[in-house]
Amino acid sequence: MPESTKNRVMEIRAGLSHALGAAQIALHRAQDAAEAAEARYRRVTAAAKARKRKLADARDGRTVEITAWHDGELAALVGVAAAAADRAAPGAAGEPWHRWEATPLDRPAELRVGRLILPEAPVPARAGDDDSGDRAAGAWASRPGEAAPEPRLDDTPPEVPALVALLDHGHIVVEGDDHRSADAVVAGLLLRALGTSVPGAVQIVGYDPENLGGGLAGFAPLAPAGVLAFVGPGGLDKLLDDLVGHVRRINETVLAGEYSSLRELHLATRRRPEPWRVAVLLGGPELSRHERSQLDRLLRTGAACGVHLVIRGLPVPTGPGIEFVLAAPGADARIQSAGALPVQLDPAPGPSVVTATCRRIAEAVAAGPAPVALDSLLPEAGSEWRESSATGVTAPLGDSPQGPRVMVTLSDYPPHALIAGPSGTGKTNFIYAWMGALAARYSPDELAFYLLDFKEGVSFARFAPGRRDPSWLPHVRLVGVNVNTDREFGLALLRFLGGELRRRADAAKQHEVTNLAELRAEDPDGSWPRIVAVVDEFQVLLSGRDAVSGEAVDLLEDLARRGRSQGIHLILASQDVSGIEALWGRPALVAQFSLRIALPRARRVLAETNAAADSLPRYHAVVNADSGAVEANRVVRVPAAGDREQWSSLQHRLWRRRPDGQGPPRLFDGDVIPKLADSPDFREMQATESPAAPIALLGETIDVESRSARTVLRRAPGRNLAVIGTRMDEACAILATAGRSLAAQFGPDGARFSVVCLDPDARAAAEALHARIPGSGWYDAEGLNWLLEDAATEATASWPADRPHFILIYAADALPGGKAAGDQLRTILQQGPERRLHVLGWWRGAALLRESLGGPASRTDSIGAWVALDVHGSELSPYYPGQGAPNWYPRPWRALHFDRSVHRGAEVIIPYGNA
Ligand SMILES: Nc1ncnc2c1ncn2[C@@H]1O[C@H](COP(=O)(O)OP(=O)(O)OP(=O)(O)O)[C@@H](O)[C@H]1O
Repeated sequence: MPESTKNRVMEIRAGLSHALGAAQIALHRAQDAAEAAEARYRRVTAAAKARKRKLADARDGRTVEITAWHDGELAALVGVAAAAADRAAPGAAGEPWHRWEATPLDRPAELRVGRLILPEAPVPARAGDDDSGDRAAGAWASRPGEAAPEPRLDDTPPEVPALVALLDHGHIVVEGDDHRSADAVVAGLLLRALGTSVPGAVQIVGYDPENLGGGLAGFAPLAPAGVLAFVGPGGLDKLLDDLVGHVRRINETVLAGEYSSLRELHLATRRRPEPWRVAVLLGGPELSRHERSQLDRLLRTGAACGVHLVIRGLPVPTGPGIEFVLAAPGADARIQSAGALPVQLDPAPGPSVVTATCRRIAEAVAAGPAPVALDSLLPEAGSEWRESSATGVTAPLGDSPQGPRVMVTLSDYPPHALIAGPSGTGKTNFIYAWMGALAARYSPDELAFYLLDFKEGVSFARFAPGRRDPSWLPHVRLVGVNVNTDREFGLALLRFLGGELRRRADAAKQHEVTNLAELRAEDPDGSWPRIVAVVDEFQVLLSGRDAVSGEAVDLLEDLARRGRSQGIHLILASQDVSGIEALWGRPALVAQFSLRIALPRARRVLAETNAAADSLPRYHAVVNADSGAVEANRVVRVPAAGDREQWSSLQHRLWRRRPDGQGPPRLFDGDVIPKLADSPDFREMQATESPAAPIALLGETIDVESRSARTVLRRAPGRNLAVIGTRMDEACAILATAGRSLAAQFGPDGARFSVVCLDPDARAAAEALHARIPGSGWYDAEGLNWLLEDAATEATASWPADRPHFILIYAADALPGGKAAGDQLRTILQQGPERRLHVLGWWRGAALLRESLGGPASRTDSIGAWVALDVHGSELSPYYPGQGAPNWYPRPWRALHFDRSVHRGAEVIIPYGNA
């Protein structure tokens, strides 16, 4: 083989071996790469698996978390909804029946009819429960991860009540065939509406033509109190008309364009002047066109005026403010406002709860509203006495049910007031409240009160100082209490006011003015307060056809007519229709009393057709400044002024501000026996050498000023005094008064006093007088002849005595000594006074006195003055010259005094007590 071939083979071999080596290297590399790739593949696969696992775990964890959060949210929402429902329907509006009780709220609430059936809400687990513990705790949080609230300790989820809005909101229509559930809804709604409002604030009227009210039978206890009324089967038409009428009236007069609804009015003023009127319409025949349109009107406009309908069995279209309740058993019930959520309706309230609640409401309504305090009528403390009475006196008397205060004025018009109210309806309280409101506004320089109460009792005595309270109302100048038998005191007041009227009229004439306002302007320094004279039970003064009532009516008429322009105002009050009737016969007089005030059930004080007082609630009054015309009625709720504490605090406040030197009012109490020592006339008496006209006081006159009745024993014929009657105590009291007052005017030995006692029963009294008059002589049956003889001589002497001699004889009719003694006494009576010898004797009968004077035909002019006790007027005619018999019906501790030298008619007096 050639070399070259060999070389070539060798080269090829070398080439091949090189190629083989390279291929092997490449193979190894490839194999390495394959291994590395495989390893990577395995790694990646493992990592992917691990990641998948992790993701699945994460997903599962998150799912658990989300589920827990959802459950929590749902449960929380249930809680929130339940709490919101609690707020919307607190107390009696939402409590379930087993623990229900009436709880009046200050504003209307939504009312529960059942409960909403919500999608299953999870049960929150208790702390410490198994693995769901954390989840459950988280479940009540509002967001995952936020702090969880305390878990609830009971495991029932809160119930969410199904609520409907009625009062101040709208109407409710109950639909569905399940009568039982529907009845339960209606009864429940009514009870809740009643139980959430103040008694009387919800009034129900029921129209139940099919069951004749049976559907509302449980509520019957409300009927007597006027809280529930039934309308008969044919009454729907009228009922709807009435309700529409209410809506119209409330719109016009209560809301009056100022508010759009009673609810708004209440929010703005906190007053609720009208009740809610809930009409329950339970089916019936098809509505007439008129009824339909009235019903539609009410559905549209009623709620704003507190007129609400609860309807069953009448077709009602949907509309704003109308809630529909589908009554059905189990979970098939619905309420429209809850959409598709099923509702489980509550059962009906138990009959005992219904009855008991209705009874309590009826009782509360019958008892009337809680009283308002007197303070509500007063200006703020410190701002009293700021008003001027120049043109009149004005004060609030209380709030009207509509809200604003009712102000009442006495002025030129209306000048006088007539108040009527049967006993116990608060007439006296009304007067107190009015006086309090006036007294707080006008100072005593602006206003003066004269008060007279003919009722038994001491109702006005609180204005005068008493044993318990020494203060007085500074405006009060006179208080007469227990004057029911002392009508003369009423007359005295009218006479006094008549005098004041003349004084004012004269002053007005002098200043050439015509009324008080002008007089005050012309005479700014004068004292011209308005005078308000209050006479409670004034009919007592006018009763009887005697001189007292005759004069009283004349005086009243004059005062009523002319008092208006002179600032003298009369307030006459009476509980008795006859009192008002006593005035009715005097139309001119009645016409002056244009301010009329009627308390509940007062009759005849308003105009004949005005029946407003018949339906007045307790503690209310109709105030009418136009003689009782219906249009002028204003109803007022009168505050309680009878409360002593409240009254005292006002009186003390005003009393501390009283003008300097202003003393207490004159208090005339007909039940109190006056004392001589308190008599201003007695206190003023002073001993003088020898008064020419000695005065014998006899008793207290029944008069506005405290005055003593007197007889003057001057040197003149007839100046003797006879006390006539069998009542020893009074007779002795009068003689003692006469003796003590006479003695008070003489110095020692200035006069001679002889005390003669011929009745052993009167001895103690006679001796007491003898002891009180130093130097007086004492005579009884034994020593008397000497005195008579001496005195008869004295009486016939031709010269007048140097000093007077007063012979006080107790039981002068028992004179011993027969005719001689009788003649001597007559001589003394007839001739003594001219020689300053006067007899003050007590005869135990008018006829006995006549005998002492010489028998039936004898003259009586030696008895110039007398005081009669239990002697009838007719027996006194011989001693009552030229005037027939005095009008006198004896009464305890009162006497009739007549002095022919000064009197036109006899006067009633009150003997001073023996003290
Ligand atoms: N507005 C009121 N608020 C609270 N209580 C009142 C009110 N008015 C009257 N009363 C109470 O009613 C009772 C009767 O009142 P008052 O004495 O004023 O009646 P009256 O009509 O004058 O009766 P009478 O003529 O029999 O005395 C009293 O106990 C009084 O406190």
